[in-house]
Amino acid sequence: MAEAVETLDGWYMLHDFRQVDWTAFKKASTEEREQAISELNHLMASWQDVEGEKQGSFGFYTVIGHKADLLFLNVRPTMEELTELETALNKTKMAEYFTQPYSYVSVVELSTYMAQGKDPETDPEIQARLKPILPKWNHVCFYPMDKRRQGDDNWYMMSKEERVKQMYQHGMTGRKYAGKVRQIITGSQGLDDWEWGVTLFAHDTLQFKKLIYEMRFDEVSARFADFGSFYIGHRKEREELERIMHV
Ligand code: VOV
Repeated sequence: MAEAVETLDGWYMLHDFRQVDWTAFKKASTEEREQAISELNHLMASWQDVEGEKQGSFGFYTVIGHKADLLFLNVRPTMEELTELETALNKTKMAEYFTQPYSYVSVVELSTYMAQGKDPETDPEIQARLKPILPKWNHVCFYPMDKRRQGDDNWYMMSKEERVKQMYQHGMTGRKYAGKVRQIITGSQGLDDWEWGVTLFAHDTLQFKKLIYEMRFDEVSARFADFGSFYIGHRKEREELERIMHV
């Protein structure tokens, strides 16, 4: 009989994608634009303060392609905090020029397939992974995914031993990218439309392609993974907001 593997769950994560209505923003007066930028800047500064106090984390990215222009990535101990900060963003002047083409809600998850008998409550490495400070690496890649439930390719009907074997192989492929790609896996069963969110960080965007391509050949991805849309962003400092929004 298949059995669920225990998960360790940490901080919650909101991927908040926004698109800018440049036409409307260009029509705004200089004062209105300055006010909108300064207000958003203050809000982002408050999110950075939360990271400084180790009560969450924040990343700001510009997004390439038609799917979005900006990504506000926030991590917090509770989902309520994420709802509140999303509302705070919606109330800003800048939000009058934003639409929200996509968002994703999930919680940082470590599965215990590779459990090493450590106490998750006290082990500093596990605690740091459950309550992550987002890496200050140049690029981010986000996509949601499911594990397939179709005919013979049903992840949820497989024995735990077989799943451990496949996850081990997955981990070995991932480890080849140490120093090049960092991953935060978030669980979203019951929280959003897919089962997991995959958030990757890299210094070089090409490493996303290399890792994801290589993983496609691991049985767990080849047989069992279904993917949603992919989003690629570039990390920006808060101080760059003015330049990014300059019209
Ligand atoms: C940077 C690379 C990297 C590394 C080192 C890595 C390692 C590991 C380990 C050791 C473990 C298991 C323990 C844990 O920590 O949970 C996982 C777990 C997981 N992964 Fe992973 N993964 C990576 C990267 C990585 C990628 C690129 C993907 C997307 C798959 C693809 O084909 O596009 C992915 C997915 C997942 C998922 C969905 C889970 C949870 C599966 C479940 O059924 O519970 N992952 N992952």
